[in-house]
Amino acid sequence: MVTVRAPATSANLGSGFDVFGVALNRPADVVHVNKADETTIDVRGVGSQYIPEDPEKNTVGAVARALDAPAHIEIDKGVRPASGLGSSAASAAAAAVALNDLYDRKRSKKELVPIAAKGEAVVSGTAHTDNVAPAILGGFTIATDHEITQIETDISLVVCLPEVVVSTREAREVLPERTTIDKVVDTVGKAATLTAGMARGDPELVGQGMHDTIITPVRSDLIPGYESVRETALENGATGVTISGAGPAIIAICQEEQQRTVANVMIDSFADHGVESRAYQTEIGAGAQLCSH
Ligand SMILES: Nc1ncnc2c1ncn2[C@@H]1O[C@H](COP(=O)(O)OP(=O)(O)O)[C@@H](O)[C@H]1O
Ligand SMILES: N[C@@H](CCOP(=O)(O)O)C(=O)O
Repeated sequence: MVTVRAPATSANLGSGFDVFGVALNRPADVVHVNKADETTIDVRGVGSQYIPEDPEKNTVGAVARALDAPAHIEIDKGVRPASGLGSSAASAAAAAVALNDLYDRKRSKKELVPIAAKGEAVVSGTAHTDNVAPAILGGFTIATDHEITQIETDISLVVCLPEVVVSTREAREVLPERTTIDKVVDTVGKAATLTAGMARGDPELVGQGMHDTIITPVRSDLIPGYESVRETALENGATGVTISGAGPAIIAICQEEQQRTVANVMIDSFADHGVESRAYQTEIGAGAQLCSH
């Protein structure tokens, strides 16, 4: 049996829609694989009642097919589905690394990214790599059609996850079909600023680069209390706040000493809107880790 742990991820980071992503130190999925004549799947843990065990509908089934690696796959879910924390990607990433080892396919971690993205296509309709790239490689990643750039960085953050469900597929259906040159110029500037901040380990620059005028305004309507939660986090020490992935989680960049305050005010602000939530005080972390084989 091979066991792999893969982290939750936060994609987009405002200005980097479908390109930027960071691995979080926690939560995470753990996947166990054993060779079998055909792929079967067992899912347990958070939200497992909402996750299909049909290999045609679970992200790990697509990964097993892509690697020609039939297996019995057990998924211990630590990342809630429909959270905006790369739940589907965490399983796909862990399965890709685990099956690559189990069958000795000798793929590099970068080569496993598009394979894991085939799992994302099963659940959202698009093989976007901005979650599976950091889930496999760790750190901050810039994923384009031609290259994946990974930057190790030490940035503290808070992710606040409300008891609200937003599926990535639905959140992709509300995307605007066109935008303006001014918004493109603004987004390029913010994305460059965020990337410089990640390279320097500068939370102020990262925060400045998270503001987005194209995607976030249409998706924030799917998250009750979003504007209030964002404003109160900024007023209490966060340097930047935006939707995590397709939501409903909200990510706030802050100095480590302000994490507790930022987490508490975000929870309180959601509560003011009648929404229960929980907050992870964490930091950008490592990618998928082989636990045993
Ligand atoms: N292994 C898996 N883990 C989590 N969700 C999965 C998995 N396989 C399929 N799904 C489906 O994917 C959806 C969750 O994915 P998504 O909407 O992208 O959430 P997230 O934003 O957390 O990634 C759910 O509808 C779930 O049924
Ligand atoms: N770029 C994607 C990212 C989805 O992230 P998830 O954590 O919500 O799956 C998008 O915004 O659609």
